[in-house]
Amino acid sequence: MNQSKEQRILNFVLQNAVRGDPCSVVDTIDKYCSQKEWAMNVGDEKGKILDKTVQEANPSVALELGTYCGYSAVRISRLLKAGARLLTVEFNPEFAAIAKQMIEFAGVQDKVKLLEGPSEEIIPQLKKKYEVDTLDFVFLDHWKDRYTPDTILLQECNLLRKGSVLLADNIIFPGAPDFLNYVRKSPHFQCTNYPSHLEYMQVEDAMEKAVFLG
Ligand SMILES: O=c1[nH]cnc2c(O)c(F)c(-c3ccc(F)cc3)c(-c3ccc(F)cc3)c12
Ligand SMILES: [Mg+2]
Repeated sequence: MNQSKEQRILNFVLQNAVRGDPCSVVDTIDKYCSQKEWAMNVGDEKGKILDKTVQEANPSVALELGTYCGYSAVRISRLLKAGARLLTVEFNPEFAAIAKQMIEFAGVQDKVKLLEGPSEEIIPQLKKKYEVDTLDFVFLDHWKDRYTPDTILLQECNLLRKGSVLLADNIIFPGAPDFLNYVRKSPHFQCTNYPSHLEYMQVEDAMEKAVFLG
């Protein structure tokens, strides 16, 4: 049975990165995906925007929607302070299995909890089942049509507090126009746009930061 692209990415990391070194895992995935096979990791250019936003928020509890191979889970968790944690949600079981191994190889498994299932099912469980009070940071990088309903669901579940930071990938390509409309028109969010490029390509993309105002 021939391997998936995601399995090839993981194998390349296992053979070329340094176990327990998150930076080397991130760099090795970027090397593979820029030189061998494109894949939908947030990448290094948008990754630097993600880094700055995470460092500014300095979250105790962060949520990622869309784990994929674990690239941004490793990228985010390497910046978390002692005791802080990242919950990352992936509905595709093949991707989740790859990400679990990626997270363990990077040595960040104590900071990251991988939750397998659809975001619309997991978000309402965060308080009771995963002992979350409120979320300090949310990275939206799953399916563009879920950005808006999940942002509404986070509010309905009382998971956002004044100052909670949402950061959304792929605002231009493939685009999330309804999400942009929603957060930019809402009096409950203060928005900032970060122009960038599609991972590993010279195609325009952008990220949008939306800070919840309460
Ligand atoms: O789905 C995604 N989730 C998160 N991040 C993504 C991302 O960062 C991307 F760059 C793409 C992308 C964009 C352009 C392209 F040509 C292929 C894939 C996708 C995506 C879009 C449409 C699909 F049918 C499949 C994947 C995603
Ligand atoms: Mg993306």
